Amino acid sequence: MLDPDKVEQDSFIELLTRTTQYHVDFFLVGGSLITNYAHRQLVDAIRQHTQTPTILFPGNCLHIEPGADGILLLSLISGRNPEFLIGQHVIAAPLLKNSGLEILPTGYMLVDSGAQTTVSYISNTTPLPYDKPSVAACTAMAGEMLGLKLIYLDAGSGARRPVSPQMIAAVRQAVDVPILVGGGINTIEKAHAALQAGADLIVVGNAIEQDPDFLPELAAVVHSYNQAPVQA
Ligand SMILES: CC(C)=CCC/C(C)=C/CC/C(C)=C/CC/C(C)=C/COP(=O)(O)OP(=O)(O)O
Ligand SMILES: O=P(O)(O)OC[C@@H](O)CO
Ligand SMILES: [Mg+2]
Repeated sequence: MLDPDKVEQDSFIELLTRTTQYHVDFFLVGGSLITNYAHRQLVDAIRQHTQTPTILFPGNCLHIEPGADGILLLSLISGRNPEFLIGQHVIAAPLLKNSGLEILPTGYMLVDSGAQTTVSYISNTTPLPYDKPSVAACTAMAGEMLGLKLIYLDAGSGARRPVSPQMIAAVRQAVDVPILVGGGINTIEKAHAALQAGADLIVVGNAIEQDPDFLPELAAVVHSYNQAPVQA
């Protein structure tokens, strides 16, 4: 995950260039609260330095950049704030329809991580309880039955503890759609645990920003899960 507020730093371009050597499937671009609206610059920089698809990860309808490849059209189904369930979507609909962006309808589920995150504060919603996998499973099930094509379990950027493997496994059992998991994945062990429990994609932001050397280690873990199983 890349933060548009950081695009002007030299280290950022260096990081982008490094990603081409490793296994990065997508860049998610966004934030709950953006201060410099550099989405366009960021998307251009990604195109200039890599061939990796760019998917918008918007906090609201001001964060739409038609130059990206696609957008996670998040509906915040863990919360009960109509603005983030459907309100922003109504405002954005005509713009999105003509944008040429691939629309990825996503059931976005915030999970409690022990401290309030920017996204729960900004969205004015209560995250799912950390230790209630069955609540998460039913929420994901409802999202899938409503037609959402992806489920995103997010402990929030910089979360103290990531979504538990128990919750990921319960959601994996409950739905067939791909599951994204993010927030607080800052060690190889946590990446393994999420993938082992059934995450199809892991989203990592802070850990790579803080230590770009984490990228090759992480890439190796993801790659090991993407290998075809050995035939008996
Ligand atoms: C209809 C459109 C275009 C958008 C809908 C947008 C919705 C429903 C958003 C859900 C709520 C929300 C505020 C999501 C933002 C998620 C996100 C990009 C989080 C990234 O982390 P930050 O919260 O920015 O963390 P930091 O404080 O660490 O920067
Ligand atoms: O920055 P981190 O903690 O890796 O979180 C990434 C993303 O899941 C936040 O929405
Ligand atoms: Mg942010």
